[in-house]
Amino acid sequence: MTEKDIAPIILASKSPRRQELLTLMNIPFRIALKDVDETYPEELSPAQIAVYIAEKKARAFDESLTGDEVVLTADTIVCVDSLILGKPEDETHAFEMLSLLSGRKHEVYTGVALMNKSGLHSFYEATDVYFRNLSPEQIKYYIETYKPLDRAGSYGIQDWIGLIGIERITGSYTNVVGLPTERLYRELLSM
Ligand SMILES: Cc1cn([C@H]2C[C@H](O)[C@@H](COP(=O)(O)OP(=O)(O)OP(=O)(O)O)O2)c(=O)[nH]c1=O
Repeated sequence: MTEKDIAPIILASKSPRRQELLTLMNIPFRIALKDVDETYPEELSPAQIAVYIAEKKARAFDESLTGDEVVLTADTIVCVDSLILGKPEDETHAFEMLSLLSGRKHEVYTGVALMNKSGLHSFYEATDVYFRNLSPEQIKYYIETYKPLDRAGSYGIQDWIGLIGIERITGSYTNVVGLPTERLYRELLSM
């Protein structure tokens, strides 16, 4: 099977990383954006939160789908000690998040929703990420230089901090960047 077997994709994401990953997958797509409230019920598990928000982003397109088009949405969250980290509010918050992640393991969940006229199909991937000890100076330098305020957990594994600060990961790398590409490819082919 090839990309020819994949339905036309509408990527409903403003994330440059998701756009870039889909481009690298050689899957044609167009972008459409809608504002979505990203709140979620307290009782959900981390994996359920990522899927819940991804589905909410997809459902915003309920009325506007035509033909065999598929809307693709995703949501990435970071979880440490059952604490959910989304995007930081400001640089102080980013400093707190990275200090919390320093020297330990955390999990990254990306929920993905695929919606066409026949319904909604969603899934998630989880990746364990191990940060080595980061000094307060390194964290400060990273935040001031790279301004990671649009990233869940206040870091990009693809940035400087990922290159010098991450010892290892277990699971999908692209899942941490924002889209679990290998799983996504399989799911799109099976639709
Ligand atoms: C952990 C991590 C997250 N991220 C990014 C991926 C997502 O863009 C962002 C998490 O926020 P999301 O709410 O998942 O996505 P978004 O608001 O950027 O885009 P949209 O809702 O329009 O699809 O953090 C990285 O780029 N690298 C990383 O290592």
